[in-house]
Amino acid sequence: MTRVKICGVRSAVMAEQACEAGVDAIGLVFYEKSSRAVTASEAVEVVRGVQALVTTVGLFVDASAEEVTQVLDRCPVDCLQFHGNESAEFCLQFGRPYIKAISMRPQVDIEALLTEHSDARSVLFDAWRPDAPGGTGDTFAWDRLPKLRKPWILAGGLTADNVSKAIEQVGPPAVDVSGGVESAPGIKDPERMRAFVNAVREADKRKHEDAAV
Ligand SMILES: O=C(O)c1ccccc1NCC(=O)[C@H](O)[C@H](O)COP(=O)(O)O
Repeated sequence: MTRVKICGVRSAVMAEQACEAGVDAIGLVFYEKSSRAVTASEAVEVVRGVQALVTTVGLFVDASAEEVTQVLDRCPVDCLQFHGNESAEFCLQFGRPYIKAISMRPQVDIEALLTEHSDARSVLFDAWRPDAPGGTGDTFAWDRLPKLRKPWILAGGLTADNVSKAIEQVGPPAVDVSGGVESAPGIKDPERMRAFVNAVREADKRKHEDAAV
């Protein structure tokens, strides 16, 4: 079953709606330049809306260790996601499982990043844009994805309309979406979240049925 993470959840109500839609994880963006940014105290409120067994992920972009620690002191999320140029040593110092985002820039050395971040719990492949580190709504060419043994996450421009194709073509263990389930920048839409999760579940079902034939 493809796991679903919805990133950029900004309120307890959005978190409840995401959980009702059936997500496996929600992401909290601790990057002040984002329209989805939350402070540590807002994040505490968001997490109150999260159902038990749904993973909370705190996302940072080249933050200092002090900034990450201050957030964790207030809001102890289950997992960290690093979306900048953080080294493995930096990511590991917080003693939490972490996801390393790899932006699919033209000349990216995926192998080198995978080797450096071999202790990451998962890697997330995202579209690249020179002016924004993530959450752009852009897709990238999925045939650039490496074959991986460890669980990985597909992100970048996913929507209820294209996620089935992604599951069919590249079979990601997990998918991550942000803009594709919003009605306006930073506003998650309950209908779009439900439609996205349903599209993932339907694609999984079709895959399972096809495998059984
Ligand atoms: O969401 C943001 O605003 C953001 C800002 C800076 C770095 C990362 C950010 N989001 C990270 C995510 O995991 C997004 O879900 C991922 O980039 C996909 O976003 P989208 O293409 O909008 O679905």
